[in-house]
Amino acid sequence: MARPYRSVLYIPAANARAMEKAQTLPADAIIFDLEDAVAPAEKPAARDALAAALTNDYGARAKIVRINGLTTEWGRADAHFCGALHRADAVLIPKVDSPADLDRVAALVPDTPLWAMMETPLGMLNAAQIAAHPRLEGMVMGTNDLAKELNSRFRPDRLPMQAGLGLCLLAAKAHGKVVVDGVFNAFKDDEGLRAECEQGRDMGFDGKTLIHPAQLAIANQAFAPTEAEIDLARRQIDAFEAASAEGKGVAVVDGKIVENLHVETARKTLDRAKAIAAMAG
Ligand SMILES: CC(C)(COP(=O)(O)OP(=O)(O)OC[C@H]1O[C@@H](n2cnc3c(N)ncnc32)[C@H](O)[C@@H]1OP(=O)(O)O)[C@@H](O)C(=O)NCCC(=O)NCCSC(=O)C[C@H](O)C(=O)O
Ligand SMILES: [Mg+2]
Repeated sequence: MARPYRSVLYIPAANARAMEKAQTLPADAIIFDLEDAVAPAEKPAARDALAAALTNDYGARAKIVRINGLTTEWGRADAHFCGALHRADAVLIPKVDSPADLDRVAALVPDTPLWAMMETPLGMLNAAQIAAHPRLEGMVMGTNDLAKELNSRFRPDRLPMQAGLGLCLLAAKAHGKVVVDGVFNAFKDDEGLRAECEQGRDMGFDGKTLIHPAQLAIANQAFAPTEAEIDLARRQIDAFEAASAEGKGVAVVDGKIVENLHVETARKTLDRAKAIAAMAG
């Protein structure tokens, strides 16, 4: 049963109160951020606060630590910190341009799975090779940095992002990796967030990165199968099994054909619903 990543909440590692609060928040995963959410002067203290926070009980929530890039003055210390601590489920590397960026962190953090921030034009062009890296488990879209690099404008339909989102999505799916959509900055705009979550779900993302607890419920709902989808999945499986017993390769449900590929999707929907129920405990 694959772990769900509907809601992946960033928390600045300098914010001890927020890291404590996250133990009870309904997030599928937490990104403890040592990178952009932490001011330069606070970086060493944030690492210490994170070491303390990682002794907390986060239950089934995945614990992902975003380090600073190795080209910065903090990156190597962050990587050594993760390598020595062994308390994170994954290390998230920012601004990954190519698989070589993963190799460099892999050498410093030998035992922890790696995730990649996909947020540079080179990263988009090398997405397939990055996704193929044997240590990589997940990709996170960094749509703020990508917009900055592209000099693109923010639009509700995210048209300027579509090429990058699509390339990373294809790369992740081709190599069986988790892929999570970028953040929605206007954290008080529920309708805007809901629309962007729906778009990400329609595209095939596993979930959305978030910046505020108020965004969790919307993402959890958008990226979970609906009751109607679960009901349809059950009926498709039943109908196909009945058809198969009669030696047929095709069933019909609600006026639409059901073949073995649809049954595979239906089974994944049910597995996903089960995994989400298990998260809720
Ligand atoms: C955006 C914020 C600065 C807002 O903070 P604040 O004004 O303190 O919010 P509230 O007063 O509404 O907070 C209410 C309570 O919720 C807790 N809280 C707030 N944010 C979080 C959080 N992210 N996780 C857990 N808990 C949180 C507060 O502590 C309050 O709790 P209580 O004391 O019980 O009342 C702030 O939300 C924030 O800093 N968000 C995260 C910003 C961040 O991490 N940014 C970096 C990631 S985005 C990025 O870099 C994407 C990518 O790289 C790209 O390029 O796109
Ligand atoms: Mg970024």
